[in-house]
Amino acid sequence: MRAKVRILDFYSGRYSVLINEEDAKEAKLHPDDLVKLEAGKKTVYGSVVISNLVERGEVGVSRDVLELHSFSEGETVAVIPAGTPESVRYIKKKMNGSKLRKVEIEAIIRDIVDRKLRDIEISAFVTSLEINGLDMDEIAALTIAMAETGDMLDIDRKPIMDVHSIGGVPGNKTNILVVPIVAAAGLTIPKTSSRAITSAAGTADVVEVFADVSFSLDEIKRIVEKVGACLVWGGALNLAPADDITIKAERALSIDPTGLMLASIMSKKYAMGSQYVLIDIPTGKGVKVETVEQARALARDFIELGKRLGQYVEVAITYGGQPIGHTVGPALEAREALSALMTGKGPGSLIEKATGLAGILLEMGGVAPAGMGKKMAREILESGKAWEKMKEIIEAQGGDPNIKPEEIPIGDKTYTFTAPTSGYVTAIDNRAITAIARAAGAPEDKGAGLELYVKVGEKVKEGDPLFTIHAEHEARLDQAIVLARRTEPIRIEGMVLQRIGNI
Ligand SMILES: O=P(O)(O)OC[C@H]1O[C@H](OP(=O)(O)O)[C@H](O)[C@@H]1O
Ligand SMILES: O=c1cc[nH]c(=O)[nH]1
Repeated sequence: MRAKVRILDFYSGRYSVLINEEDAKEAKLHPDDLVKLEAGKKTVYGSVVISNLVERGEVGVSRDVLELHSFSEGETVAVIPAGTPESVRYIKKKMNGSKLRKVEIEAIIRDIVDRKLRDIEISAFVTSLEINGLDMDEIAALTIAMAETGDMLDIDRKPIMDVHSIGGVPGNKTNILVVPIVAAAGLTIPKTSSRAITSAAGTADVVEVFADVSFSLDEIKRIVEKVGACLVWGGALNLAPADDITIKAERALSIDPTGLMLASIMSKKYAMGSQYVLIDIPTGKGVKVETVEQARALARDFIELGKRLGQYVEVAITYGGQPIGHTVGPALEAREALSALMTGKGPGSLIEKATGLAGILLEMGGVAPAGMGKKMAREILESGKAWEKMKEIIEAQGGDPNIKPEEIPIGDKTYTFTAPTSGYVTAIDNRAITAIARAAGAPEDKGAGLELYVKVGEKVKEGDPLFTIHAEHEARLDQAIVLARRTEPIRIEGMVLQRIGNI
């Protein structure tokens, strides 16, 4: 049917197309059916909302649809039932545990990018990957499809380095230190990050506290050619556009299927033109990879996938058994990261991991002799060169280079938990820490999160502070306190673990 466009001022997080009840009856359209709007050669897919907010012969479009194509009020378009996309059949094939062919994977990714697949089908796809997985052929096809449906960056400063963590460990602000250290050594490192997937703050969420992270590819090209680095959000770019759509489904389910994670990460690295990529696999209890054996297998997958993409990949298996540093949550982590860059000092876990990863990149990039990278990275950090470079990056990304970490606002609704007995910290539960920080409002509330005062192995006396919850709203703080009481994220045990009576 043909209809006149009515622009309606609402965002629905979906591509909503309003159809008048009578028109819908005639066209046999039902709520959530897929329709395509054809205006000239442009085709946009949306899902039907039946409503008499629009008259007969009109079609209402939400603001989301306008992001896909700037329809003008009153424009005549063809509204055509689109039926079920072909790629839904391939999703069902994966549900049944079959191997997908390259063309089938390409069809799924193209339909995700063209918004022909709705949340329902995308969640089904992500879930089927979680359950049935992907082999290396499928992962390579998925990676290239994800990268090639988006734009690719062409930076002519070579060699191009990159670093990416598979994430999963709370407080993982490491790469905010790694990037300026590596760039200060004269290497080029165009870092893209996703927002939180399973954690309480993704690197993009943290950097956004003190600089913009949403840029176009041209802007990134300018930033990187000017300062040699960037710390931006991959989702804002049209880099591997399917990535941020599937990450939304992963976040909702708090899962990160291995095959999709490999493709998500490497598609972004491929799209940035990165030639030397270091992958960080935090390993330990309560993170995505629990054993070194699993980490080594995943490392081999990353290296193999890199080979197929023409990228040289190395992998660092890092300690992920407890949070990195002392802070969890966007603003708290921003404070800690910037203060470590400014002073060259900070929590051992953060400094050790950052100089370790940066050191490997300096060796991969040929600016440090084998085995000397970490020492060089530490010198760059302690000399203040990394901070100088970070200020350039912050300024280039629209932030204030004279920022003072302690002035970054954090949640002022706080509650501190203390040690119930004297003894030793025997475990810190990563998943509980993340859940408490998210209950407190992170990452949406930038100031929400946790400050940790102890690490595994440290001795505490009864009444010593263990951690403080920060929130921006009382209600959130209360929820986080209840969860903290129930989960007891920090376990204290005396040397006498148990007394078995003379029963
Ligand atoms: O921990 P979760 O949220 O599961 O994983 C997502 C995080 O891991 C990666 O970190 P980085 O950008 O390499 O520092 C992503 O970019 C994102 O920040
Ligand atoms: O960027 C990332 C990081 C972890 N997992 C993903 O899927 N993407």
